[in-house]
Amino acid sequence: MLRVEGLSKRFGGIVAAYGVNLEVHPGEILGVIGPNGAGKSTLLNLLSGLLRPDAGRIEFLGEEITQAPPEVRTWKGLGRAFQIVQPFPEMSVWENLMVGALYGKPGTGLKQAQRVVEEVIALTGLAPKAQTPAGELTLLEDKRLELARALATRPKLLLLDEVMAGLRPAEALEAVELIRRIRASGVTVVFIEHLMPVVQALADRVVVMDYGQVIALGHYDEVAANPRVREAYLGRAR
Ligand SMILES: Nc1ncnc2c1ncn2[C@@H]1O[C@H](COP(=O)(O)OP(=O)(O)OP(=O)(O)O)[C@@H](O)[C@H]1O
Repeated sequence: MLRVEGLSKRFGGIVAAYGVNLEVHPGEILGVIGPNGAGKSTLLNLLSGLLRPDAGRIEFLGEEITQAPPEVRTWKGLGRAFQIVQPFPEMSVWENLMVGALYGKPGTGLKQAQRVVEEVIALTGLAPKAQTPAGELTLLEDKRLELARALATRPKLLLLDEVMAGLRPAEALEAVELIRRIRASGVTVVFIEHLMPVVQALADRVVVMDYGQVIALGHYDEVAANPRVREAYLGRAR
Protein backbone atom coordinates (compact mmCIF):
# COMPACT_ATOMS: atom_id res chain seq x y z
CA MET A 1 0.00 0.00 0.00
CA LEU A 2 2.87 2.29 0.90
CA ARG A 3 6.49 1.80 -0.13
CA VAL A 4 9.35 3.90 1.16
CA GLU A 5 12.83 3.60 -0.34
CA GLY A 6 16.02 5.26 0.87
CA LEU A 7 14.21 8.07 2.64
CA SER A 8 16.59 10.59 4.24
CA LYS A 9 16.19 13.94 5.98
CA ARG A 10 18.74 16.14 7.69
CA PHE A 11 18.26 19.19 9.88
CA GLY A 12 21.65 20.91 9.70
CA GLY A 13 24.03 18.40 11.23
CA ILE A 14 21.27 16.16 12.59
CA VAL A 15 20.33 13.14 10.54
CA ALA A 16 16.67 12.65 11.43
CA ALA A 17 16.03 9.95 8.82
CA TYR A 18 18.63 7.96 6.92
CA GLY A 19 18.05 5.40 4.19
CA VAL A 20 14.66 4.35 5.53
CA ASN A 21 13.10 1.44 3.62
CA LEU A 22 9.63 0.34 4.62
CA GLU A 23 6.50 -1.28 3.24
CA VAL A 24 3.03 -0.99 4.71
CA HIS A 25 0.65 -3.78 3.77
CA PRO A 26 -3.08 -3.26 3.21
CA GLY A 27 -5.17 -3.90 6.31
CA GLU A 28 -2.30 -4.03 8.80
CA ILE A 29 -1.60 -2.02 11.93
CA LEU A 30 2.06 -1.06 11.94
CA GLY A 31 3.61 0.40 15.10
CA VAL A 32 6.59 2.77 14.95
CA ILE A 33 8.73 2.86 18.08
CA GLY A 34 12.16 4.10 19.11
CA PRO A 35 13.84 6.26 21.76
CA ASN A 36 13.28 10.03 21.95
CA GLY A 37 14.74 11.76 18.92
CA ALA A 38 14.94 8.53 16.90
CA GLY A 39 13.18 10.10 13.91
CA LYS A 40 9.65 8.71 14.27
CA SER A 41 7.80 12.02 13.84
CA THR A 42 10.16 12.99 11.02
CA LEU A 43 9.20 9.78 9.23
CA LEU A 44 5.48 10.53 9.66
CA ASN A 45 6.03 14.11 8.52
CA LEU A 46 7.82 12.86 5.41
CA LEU A 47 4.98 10.42 4.70
CA SER A 48 2.24 13.00 5.16
CA GLY A 49 4.12 15.68 3.20
CA LEU A 50 4.77 18.21 5.98
CA LEU A 51 8.46 17.65 5.22
CA ARG A 52 10.17 16.91 1.91
CA PRO A 53 13.00 14.37 1.96
CA ASP A 54 16.58 15.15 0.91
CA ALA A 55 16.69 11.76 -0.78
CA GLY A 56 14.48 8.75 -1.34
CA ARG A 57 11.08 7.91 -2.72
CA ILE A 58 7.57 7.38 -1.37
CA GLU A 59 4.94 5.43 -3.28
CA PHE A 60 1.32 5.24 -2.18
CA LEU A 61 -1.07 2.84 -3.93
CA GLY A 62 1.44 2.43 -6.74
CA GLU A 63 1.83 6.14 -7.39
CA GLU A 64 4.86 8.26 -6.50
CA ILE A 65 3.98 10.99 -3.98
CA THR A 66 7.49 11.97 -2.80
CA GLN A 67 7.01 15.65 -3.68
CA ALA A 68 3.21 15.85 -3.41
CA PRO A 69 1.86 18.48 -0.98
CA PRO A 70 -0.02 17.26 2.13
CA GLU A 71 -3.50 18.07 0.82
CA VAL A 72 -2.91 16.04 -2.35
CA ARG A 73 -1.84 13.08 -0.20
CA THR A 74 -5.02 13.51 1.86
CA TRP A 75 -7.14 13.53 -1.31
CA LYS A 76 -5.43 10.30 -2.41
CA GLY A 77 -6.38 8.63 0.88
CA LEU A 78 -3.40 9.22 3.17
CA GLY A 79 -4.84 10.60 6.42
CA ARG A 80 -3.03 11.96 9.46
CA ALA A 81 -3.93 12.55 13.10
CA PHE A 82 -1.68 14.69 15.26
CA GLN A 83 -0.48 14.44 18.85
CA ILE A 84 -1.37 18.08 19.47
CA VAL A 85 -5.03 18.48 18.69
CA GLN A 86 -6.00 21.78 17.09
CA PRO A 87 -9.73 21.86 16.31
CA PHE A 88 -11.66 25.05 15.60
CA PRO A 89 -12.62 25.68 19.26
CA GLU A 90 -15.79 27.75 18.74
CA MET A 91 -17.21 25.33 16.20
CA SER A 92 -19.13 22.24 17.31
CA VAL A 93 -17.77 18.72 16.97
CA TRP A 94 -20.17 18.23 14.06
CA GLU A 95 -18.97 21.39 12.29
CA ASN A 96 -15.31 20.50 12.81
CA LEU A 97 -15.94 17.12 11.21
CA MET A 98 -17.86 18.68 8.32
CA VAL A 99 -14.70 20.67 7.52
CA GLY A 100 -12.72 17.41 7.34
CA ALA A 101 -15.39 15.69 5.24
CA LEU A 102 -15.84 18.60 2.79
CA TYR A 103 -12.17 19.45 2.28
CA GLY A 104 -10.70 15.96 2.69
CA LYS A 105 -11.93 15.01 -0.78
CA PRO A 106 -12.50 17.57 -3.53
CA GLY A 107 -16.00 17.60 -4.95
CA THR A 108 -17.73 16.24 -1.84
CA GLY A 109 -21.32 17.47 -1.67
CA LEU A 110 -23.05 18.62 1.51
CA LYS A 111 -25.29 15.52 1.75
CA GLN A 112 -22.37 13.14 1.26
CA ALA A 113 -20.30 15.03 3.85
CA GLN A 114 -23.19 14.77 6.32
CA ARG A 115 -23.35 11.00 5.80
CA VAL A 116 -19.58 10.69 6.34
CA VAL A 117 -19.78 12.75 9.54
CA GLU A 118 -22.65 10.61 10.86
CA GLU A 119 -20.55 7.50 10.25
CA VAL A 120 -17.38 8.78 11.91
CA ILE A 121 -19.33 10.20 14.85
CA ALA A 122 -20.90 6.77 15.41
CA LEU A 123 -17.54 5.00 15.03
CA THR A 124 -15.74 7.28 17.47
CA GLY A 125 -18.55 7.48 20.06
CA LEU A 126 -18.88 11.25 19.76
CA ALA A 127 -22.65 11.34 19.17
CA PRO A 128 -23.50 12.80 22.63
CA LYS A 129 -21.02 15.63 21.96
CA ALA A 130 -21.97 16.40 18.37
CA GLN A 131 -23.29 19.88 19.19
CA THR A 132 -20.67 20.71 21.85
CA PRO A 133 -18.10 23.37 20.94
CA ALA A 134 -14.76 21.62 20.37
CA GLY A 135 -13.10 23.96 22.89
CA GLU A 136 -15.19 22.40 25.70
CA LEU A 137 -14.12 18.77 25.21
CA THR A 138 -12.11 16.67 27.67
CA LEU A 139 -8.67 15.40 26.62
CA LEU A 140 -10.05 11.97 25.70
CA GLU A 141 -12.85 13.56 23.67
CA ASP A 142 -10.26 15.81 21.99
CA LYS A 143 -8.33 12.74 20.92
CA ARG A 144 -11.49 11.13 19.59
CA LEU A 145 -12.28 14.28 17.66
CA GLU A 146 -8.79 14.28 16.16
CA LEU A 147 -9.24 10.67 15.03
CA ALA A 148 -12.73 11.44 13.75
CA ARG A 149 -11.47 14.50 11.86
CA ALA A 150 -8.81 12.40 10.15
CA LEU A 151 -11.39 9.68 9.38
CA ALA A 152 -13.76 12.25 7.91
CA THR A 153 -11.21 12.74 5.11
CA ARG A 154 -11.88 9.04 4.27
CA PRO A 155 -8.33 7.73 4.46
CA LYS A 156 -7.26 4.35 3.15
CA LEU A 157 -4.13 4.64 5.28
CA LEU A 158 -4.19 6.57 8.55
CA LEU A 159 -0.99 7.90 10.18
CA LEU A 160 -1.30 8.41 13.94
CA ASP A 161 1.33 10.36 15.87
CA GLU A 162 1.14 9.46 19.57
CA VAL A 163 -2.59 9.95 19.77
CA MET A 164 -2.66 8.43 23.26
CA ALA A 165 -0.15 10.81 24.83
CA GLY A 166 -1.50 12.14 28.12
CA LEU A 167 -4.31 9.60 28.45
CA ARG A 168 -4.85 7.59 31.63
CA PRO A 169 -4.38 3.77 31.27
CA ALA A 170 -8.15 3.09 31.12
CA GLU A 171 -8.54 5.81 28.50
CA ALA A 172 -5.65 4.42 26.48
CA LEU A 173 -7.43 1.04 26.49
CA GLU A 174 -10.52 2.74 25.08
CA ALA A 175 -8.39 4.32 22.39
CA VAL A 176 -6.89 0.89 21.56
CA GLU A 177 -10.43 -0.41 21.02
CA LEU A 178 -11.23 2.55 18.83
CA ILE A 179 -8.17 2.00 16.64
CA ARG A 180 -9.17 -1.67 16.29
CA ARG A 181 -12.63 -0.55 15.14
CA ILE A 182 -11.01 1.84 12.66
CA ARG A 183 -8.97 -1.02 11.18
CA ALA A 184 -12.07 -3.25 11.10
CA SER A 185 -13.78 -0.53 9.04
CA GLY A 186 -11.13 -1.12 6.33
CA VAL A 187 -8.49 1.49 7.19
CA THR A 188 -4.78 0.54 7.34
CA VAL A 189 -3.02 2.15 10.32
CA VAL A 190 0.55 3.30 11.01
CA PHE A 191 1.00 4.62 14.55
CA ILE A 192 3.80 6.06 16.67
CA GLU A 193 3.47 5.13 20.32
CA HIS A 194 5.63 5.23 23.43
CA LEU A 195 3.39 3.02 25.59
CA MET A 196 4.69 -0.49 25.00
CA PRO A 197 1.55 -2.34 26.25
CA VAL A 198 -0.39 -0.39 23.62
CA VAL A 199 2.11 -1.31 20.90
CA GLN A 200 1.97 -4.95 21.96
CA ALA A 201 -1.83 -4.96 21.99
CA LEU A 202 -2.31 -3.21 18.66
CA ALA A 203 0.54 -3.72 16.24
CA ASP A 204 0.66 -6.60 13.75
CA ARG A 205 4.24 -5.54 13.00
CA VAL A 206 6.56 -3.09 14.70
CA VAL A 207 9.26 -0.96 13.11
CA VAL A 208 12.01 0.25 15.44
CA MET A 209 13.96 3.43 14.68
CA ASP A 210 17.15 4.73 16.22
CA TYR A 211 19.25 7.67 15.04
CA GLY A 212 17.06 8.05 11.95
CA GLN A 213 17.47 4.46 10.82
CA VAL A 214 15.25 1.39 10.90
CA ILE A 215 17.07 -1.01 13.21
CA ALA A 216 14.43 -3.75 13.44
CA LEU A 217 11.13 -4.75 11.89
CA GLY A 218 8.86 -7.63 12.81
CA HIS A 219 6.36 -8.97 15.30
CA TYR A 220 6.41 -7.25 18.72
CA ASP A 221 7.93 -10.29 20.49
CA GLU A 222 10.71 -10.56 17.89
CA VAL A 223 11.73 -6.91 18.05
CA ALA A 224 11.44 -6.80 21.85
CA ALA A 225 13.95 -9.66 22.04
CA ASN A 226 16.31 -8.09 19.48
CA PRO A 227 19.63 -7.14 21.18
CA ARG A 228 20.01 -4.00 19.02
CA VAL A 229 16.57 -2.81 20.10
CA ARG A 230 17.29 -3.52 23.75
CA GLU A 231 20.53 -1.58 23.48
CA ALA A 232 18.77 1.37 21.82
CA TYR A 233 16.31 1.57 24.71
CA LEU A 234 18.40 0.51 27.67
CA GLY A 235 22.03 0.14 26.81
CA ARG A 236 23.44 3.62 26.64
CA ALA A 237 23.03 7.09 28.02
CA ARG A 238 21.47 9.43 25.47
N1 LIG B 1 12.29 20.92 12.41
C1 LIG B 1 13.41 20.46 12.97
N2 LIG B 1 14.53 21.21 13.00
C2 LIG B 1 15.68 20.74 13.55
N3 LIG B 1 15.80 19.52 14.09
C3 LIG B 1 14.73 18.72 14.09
C4 LIG B 1 13.48 19.14 13.52
N4 LIG B 1 12.57 18.13 13.67
C5 LIG B 1 13.23 17.12 14.27
N5 LIG B 1 14.52 17.47 14.52
C6 LIG B 1 15.55 16.63 15.13
O1 LIG B 1 15.58 15.41 14.42
C7 LIG B 1 15.74 14.29 15.30
C8 LIG B 1 14.54 13.37 15.14
O2 LIG B 1 13.39 14.01 15.71
P1 LIG B 1 11.95 13.38 15.72
O3 LIG B 1 11.02 14.37 16.33
O4 LIG B 1 11.63 12.85 14.38
O5 LIG B 1 12.15 12.14 16.70
P2 LIG B 1 11.05 11.25 17.45
O6 LIG B 1 11.54 9.85 17.36
O7 LIG B 1 9.72 11.54 16.92
O8 LIG B 1 11.21 11.77 18.94
P3 LIG B 1 10.13 11.84 20.15
O9 LIG B 1 9.87 10.43 20.54
O10 LIG B 1 10.88 12.59 21.22
O11 LIG B 1 8.92 12.56 19.64
C9 LIG B 1 15.88 14.88 16.69
O12 LIG B 1 17.26 14.99 16.96
C10 LIG B 1 15.23 16.24 16.58
O13 LIG B 1 15.79 17.14 17.49
